[in-house]
Amino acid sequence: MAFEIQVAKRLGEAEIALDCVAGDGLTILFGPSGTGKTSVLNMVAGLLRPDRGRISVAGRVLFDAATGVDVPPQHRRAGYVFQDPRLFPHRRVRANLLYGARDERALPATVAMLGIGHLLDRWPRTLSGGEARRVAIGRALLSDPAFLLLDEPLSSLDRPRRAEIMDALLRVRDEARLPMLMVTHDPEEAERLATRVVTL
Ligand SMILES: Nc1ncnc2c1ncn2[C@@H]1O[C@H](COP(=O)(O)OP(=O)(O)OP(=O)(O)O)[C@@H](O)[C@H]1O
Repeated sequence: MAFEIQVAKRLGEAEIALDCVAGDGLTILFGPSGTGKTSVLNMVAGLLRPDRGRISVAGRVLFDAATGVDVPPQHRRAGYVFQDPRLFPHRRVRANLLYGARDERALPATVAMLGIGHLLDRWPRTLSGGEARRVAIGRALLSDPAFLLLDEPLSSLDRPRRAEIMDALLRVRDEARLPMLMVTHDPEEAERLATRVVTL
């Protein structure tokens, strides 16, 4: 199974709980604001420790409260695309993409898949929201991740930009063949992209 996630976590007043199993492809974590979708991504990434439970991705146990397994985030091999692109402002697009890249020879194929070849010499501040998102997705892919986590990669973009990113995500889903766990609260996105929808 790509994702096996059984977690519970109390955060202030909120009790976040998820128990799900999902196969390959793109799994959408769907649900209203405040139900804990971002927190679940953070738990899978190793940035937030569950109170109880177990997380396994692509057959590798990343967290297990019962046996004390808690793989540190830098060893989980997660490609995390945050809600804001978080590009390094003082590095051009090419240097952003290659930051943390395992193999620079993968750059041309990734750039082609995301349609960002014309942006390589630009500074992040000159990019549109959709362009910056695609660069952030490229940077995550180039780190040679075992799986991808995407937090609302389509939020606050206009329709044409959303369509661009959706196409890019579909290509990543079908070409890179990495397990993907993506948060959204938009039913249309979930419908179009998901191999499997998990509702929180
Ligand atoms: N450090 C914290 N202390 C207290 N409560 C927290 C903390 N972090 C998150 N929460 C609460 O936990 C709940 C889940 O937050 P989370 O950001 O994971 O939800 P979400 O489903 O991703 O929401 P959204 O769709 O609005 O981004 C929310 O009710 C939030 O207020």
